Amino acid sequence: MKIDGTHYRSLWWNAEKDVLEIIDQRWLPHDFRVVPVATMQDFADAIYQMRVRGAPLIGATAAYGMALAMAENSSDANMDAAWTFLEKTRPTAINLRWALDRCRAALRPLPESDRAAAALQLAHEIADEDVEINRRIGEHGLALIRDIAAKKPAGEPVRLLTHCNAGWLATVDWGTATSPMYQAHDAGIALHVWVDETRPRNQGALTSWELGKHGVPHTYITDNAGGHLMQHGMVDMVITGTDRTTRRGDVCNKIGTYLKALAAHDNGVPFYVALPSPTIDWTVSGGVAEIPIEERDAQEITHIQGVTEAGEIGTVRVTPEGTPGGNPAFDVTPNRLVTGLITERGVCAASEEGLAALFPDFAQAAE
Ligand SMILES: CSC[C@H]1O[C@H](OP(=O)(O)O)[C@H](O)[C@@H]1O
Repeated sequence: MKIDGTHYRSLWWNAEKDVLEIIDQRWLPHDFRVVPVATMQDFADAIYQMRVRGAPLIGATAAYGMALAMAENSSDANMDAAWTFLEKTRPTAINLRWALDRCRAALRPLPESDRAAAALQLAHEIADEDVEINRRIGEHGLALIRDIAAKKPAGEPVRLLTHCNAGWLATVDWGTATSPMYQAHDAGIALHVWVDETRPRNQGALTSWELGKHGVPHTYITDNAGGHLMQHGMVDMVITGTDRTTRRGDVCNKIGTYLKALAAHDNGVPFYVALPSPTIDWTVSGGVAEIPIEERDAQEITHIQGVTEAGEIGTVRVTPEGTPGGNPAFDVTPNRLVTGLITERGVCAASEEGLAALFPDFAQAAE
């Protein structure tokens, strides 16, 4: 999407330097830093430290990591070593394993001499596919927003609530939950987006940064305000992203999503999830029991990063010295709380039948 009139993706290949470059999201929204990802350790650090983050972007990054591995040593052994090294960086977003599996399946049959070029080409394809998938999700989500707008007095904004950042920064471009927002805004539909801060890493600040750069009206709120807003009729639709959705439509997403879904269900507010097909894990059904939830460093919850009045980015401790912290990074929303799944192939019910109807090819392959 555009930053002050200039189009950016969240990562890109610098052909002159023969290296992947990323926006280092650890410093946003206060500082826009582009950095190279030049070694396998750089790739692992970029994913684990959340320099790049968001399920689709993690997958695309891993594909470029496999391309580097093949350029260094295109043997089967190094392919497997790279798969293991990158796959262990973060456990929850299925796109990481999906991308690595796709790369390995495509590269294994090739002569070793062909693998480096093929791996880089495949990484480009995965990145480009993500952009198109998200654009289509936006089109299908736009139709839902347009339906809500049609029932409102002219000019009255459609009021959305979103959790975390499922924006273009969490993907290669467009975002998943934000793609319908951008397309509705560009279509002239009045919007207002309630943006959950999303403790502890405050990805809501990234969403606010994105929406601000695109001119989409929004308000940054505490994670605990959404239920109150819904009780007072101030939310027309909740839309979030996902890091892994099961074959029956259970949705794993940033911690706190489940609580938003409960509040939406209790107040009759539609709760939609933007779901690119690579984020569907066809091998699992019961999300709460089967999806591994990443436990991140306690310091992410005992401390917080921000910018001082002097413009310096710093971190402060918000708890007493030595307070233990608990930091599960995701939770699972059961499909019964999900109104619908917005995929690149259309909107479906959060059910095995709904997903199989849109993706018969994938559902059958997984059997
Ligand atoms: C479009 S997927 C975005 C998804 O990823 C985020 O997690 P993280 O920031 O930890 O990578 C969050 O769950 C978003 O909904």
